[in-house]
Amino acid sequence: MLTSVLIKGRAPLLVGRSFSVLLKNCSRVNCEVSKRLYHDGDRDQNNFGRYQKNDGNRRPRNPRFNSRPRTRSRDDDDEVHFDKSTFSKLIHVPKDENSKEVTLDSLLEEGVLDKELHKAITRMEFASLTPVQQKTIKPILSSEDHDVIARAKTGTGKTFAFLIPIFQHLINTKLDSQYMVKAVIVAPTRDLALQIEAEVKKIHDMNYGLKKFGCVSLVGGTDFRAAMDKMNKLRPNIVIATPGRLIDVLERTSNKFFRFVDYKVLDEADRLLEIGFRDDLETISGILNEKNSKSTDNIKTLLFSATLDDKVQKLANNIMNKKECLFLDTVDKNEPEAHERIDQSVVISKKFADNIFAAVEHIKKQITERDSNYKAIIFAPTVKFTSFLCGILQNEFKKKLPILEFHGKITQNKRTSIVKRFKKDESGILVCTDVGARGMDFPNVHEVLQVGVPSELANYIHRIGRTARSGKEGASVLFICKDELPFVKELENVKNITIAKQETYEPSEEIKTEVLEALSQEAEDLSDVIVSLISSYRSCIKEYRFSERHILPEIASTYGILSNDPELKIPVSRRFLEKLGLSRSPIGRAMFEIRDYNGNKDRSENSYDDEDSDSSFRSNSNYSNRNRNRDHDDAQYGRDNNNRRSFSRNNDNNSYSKRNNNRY
Ligand SMILES: Nc1ncnc2c1ncn2[C@@H]1O[C@H](COP(=O)(O)OP(=O)(O)OP(=O)(O)O)[C@@H](O)[C@H]1O
Repeated sequence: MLTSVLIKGRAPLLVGRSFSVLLKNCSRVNCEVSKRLYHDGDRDQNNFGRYQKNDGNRRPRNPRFNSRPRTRSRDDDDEVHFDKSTFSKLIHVPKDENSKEVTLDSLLEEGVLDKELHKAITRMEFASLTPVQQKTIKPILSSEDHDVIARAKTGTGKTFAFLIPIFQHLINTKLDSQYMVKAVIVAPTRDLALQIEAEVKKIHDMNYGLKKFGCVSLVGGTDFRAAMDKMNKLRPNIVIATPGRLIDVLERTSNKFFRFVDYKVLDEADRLLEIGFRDDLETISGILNEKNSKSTDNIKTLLFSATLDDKVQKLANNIMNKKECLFLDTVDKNEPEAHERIDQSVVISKKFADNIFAAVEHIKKQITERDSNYKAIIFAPTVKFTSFLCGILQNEFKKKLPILEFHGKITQNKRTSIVKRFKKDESGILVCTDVGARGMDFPNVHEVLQVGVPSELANYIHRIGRTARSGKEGASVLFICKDELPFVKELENVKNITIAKQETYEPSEEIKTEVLEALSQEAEDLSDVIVSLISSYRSCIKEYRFSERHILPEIASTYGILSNDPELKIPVSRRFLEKLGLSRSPIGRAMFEIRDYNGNKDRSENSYDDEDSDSSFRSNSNYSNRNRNRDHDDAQYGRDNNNRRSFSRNNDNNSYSKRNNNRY
């Protein structure tokens, strides 16, 4: 659904429905539910809430799937949850520098590891097991009745820390239920799920004898029937999945494949336990428990992430089965969770637009100094802005380096080939949203750059963690404007992270001219890009303690600066602004300029009326900024690119907005 917006001397523009949605709800900022601004483009993230409070459109949560008694309670987010009343006993096992080193050989000698598995991992030629691997392998396998939470810094081998014990378990139980799934691993993005599958295949390749323990990935954006054919043909012991697709498969085939599950793993557990995913995870857990042939509390749950604290136990309470839970920590209580080998810095500009100039100038310098031998990831706040930034960087640098665009609006096939390529390439720049922030293991990334703030505080740690992995060095640069400084303060206050290197930046006329010439977008697209940013920043005002009246006009001013007319505001019609409730707001006036209609009046007004008549939206007071942002990107996306439009259809995006409206 499109809405008209007027621009000086031009026919009315059509902008995405979330443009109006965004502004119409200017006063409603729900940080907690709206902070995730990237999306994976499928049910994995779009269909959450299916088992929440039934408002007539949603499917009710199926209480059959909850194996433990639940008490009904109301949480901070005004959602109805059915919470398990008891908590498991949390047993902390803190970081211990003096503990005896655990090696593959010692695990073999103790009889913890089978010789075939020992052989496979030894062939990978790691100098030693990483701290998290040393700490988790044995306790996960021990017969004691406990779940496990494990925290370790980014890039320190958490994937093998759960895959090694899973393989060992499969070896230990190889004669039982041979053709059944025994371990289910859940990841928040498709790319991460596929990456974990590739890690399983590495173990297979190191010892063909282990290939009998088959693995299938079930992720959105891929052919469902092909995946089911694979399930039937391979009869895997390990399934790696994103939540939405896993629920689809469980609903149809839980009896056939999933009655013998002993382990479920949540990689990036804190992300999977946020609102949006948590209900799906509870559904998955409920189905797996109910179908389990041994008992409804047979399944051991393993939670892994670089950013975890005791709160995760509360969030995971409904999916943990055991009476005890080991919290295996490799990070000291007061130690920052960010990896200490990352050389962090922040570049502070006066204007948000200067962040772009600063990043371009920085990259230019790096490419020159490193003679194009430069591998970097640059994060941006929204899909639209990511595409926009990628266009600028391509125009500037594509003759020197490959510049790759990566976000949830790109088809899965293309995403997979981009990931493959960027893993292999020695140099290049990956321009991405937070869809690439967690878990992705791209070797030898020199730097992580961030233009603007991430979608949630923890993602700062995950974003910068794409460098300095596997024992390597790395650097990160955060480009922010002065109005974004409260974010840095929050990093200090909440995450105990102090960015020691801080410098101020002012762009030269030369770099400004250069970047403006490199702008690949039409002015009308630019307004969409900036509106997506406004939406994104509105959604995290509370979390990052931004000043609304400063940050939003500051972001909006980017429109004029990039249009080479700093006075130029984002043009909208009076009626449009009134409908948004912003015509008398100083913030509205600071950001937008009312223009007269100039042709195509009927069409634009109809578009607008259509939008306003979206009663399902109006009636939903909990509709989140995050969704508004997504809708914006989605609506834009539909008309920006024909190829992508067909992708939207393939992914059932017709019902997408409706699902979003129904979500909260
Ligand atoms: N014992 C080891 N020694 C050296 N490298 C290892 C070891 N185990 C795993 N690795 C490698 O370290 C890299 C990072 O591993 P992995 O992706 O599992 O990290 P992670 O801790 O899960 O990171 P993130 O928090 O970002 O998800 C991978 O390339 C992996 O092959």
